[in-house]
Amino acid sequence: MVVVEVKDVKFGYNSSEEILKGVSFKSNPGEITAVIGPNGAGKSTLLKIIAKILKPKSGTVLFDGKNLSREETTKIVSYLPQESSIPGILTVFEAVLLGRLPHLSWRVKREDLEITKNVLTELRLERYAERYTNQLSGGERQMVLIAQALVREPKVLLLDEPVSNLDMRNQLEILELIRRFSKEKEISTIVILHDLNLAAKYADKIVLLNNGSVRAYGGVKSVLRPEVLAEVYGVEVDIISSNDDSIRVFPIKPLSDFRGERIKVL
Ligand SMILES: Nc1ncnc2c1ncn2[C@@H]1O[C@H](COP(=O)(O)OP(=O)(O)OP(=O)(O)O)[C@@H](O)[C@H]1O
Repeated sequence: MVVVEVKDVKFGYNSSEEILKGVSFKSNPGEITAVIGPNGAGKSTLLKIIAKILKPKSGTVLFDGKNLSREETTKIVSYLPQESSIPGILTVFEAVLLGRLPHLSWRVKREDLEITKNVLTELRLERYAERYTNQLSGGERQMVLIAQALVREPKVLLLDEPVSNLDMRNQLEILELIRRFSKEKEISTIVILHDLNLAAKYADKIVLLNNGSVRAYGGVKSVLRPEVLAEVYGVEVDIISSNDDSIRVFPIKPLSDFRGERIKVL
């Protein structure tokens, strides 16, 4: 069980621009923390800092109160970047087994094979086990990457838009599985999602990032409010309560007086 604490993290890719302007939040074991926000808000940058791929200008990321080195972090963290690839020369089974790398010694143990088999079964990938990964669709390859992240049995799971190229059923199945894994194995999971309804359904906490700052952080209903989403995304939304006590976000129209950050179209 590892608590992740992001404390006042500031970062810029160059000295003149600040991409993250003092980001703080906490992710608890067994919980899913969704990071949401417009394009370019700094979500992927933040995840790379938590994974210790990038070094913050100031502030810290603590794992159970400790400032771990990159090497120590790799042992407990599984990080799935936005654009990942797998060598096509591996079969699905081999690629997923490779996810066990931090646990593997000079030989593969029975336990490594068992865990790999179990995860393949859970993700209904066993039918592809012998197939080469370059013979899969984009969505199937994404499932293999998620399987790789899970077989590591991490204490902290960092996922950058893990379901954005999956179909509706696979999106739900994967997020259900991630939720179950997180709860059963008490993993602190931080996941970037663009789909606010998936965030509403699966997150325990939401961090809403806007222009490098945390605009709102807390439970789903406290973050996903129409006035907050209008301010950050420049979109009028309806928030509907559903029978299962969760909420749904319905976009209505873009607001004409929106002055927020935009991707510049040349
Ligand atoms: N390697 C880099 N060098 C310079 N600037 C970068 C680099 N990577 C990202 N940026 C800039 O940093 C800002 C934040 O990017 P980041 O990828 O963290 O945003 P994001 O919230 O994940 O966006 P999206 O939702 O579009 O994936 C953007 O303005 C982007 O152009």
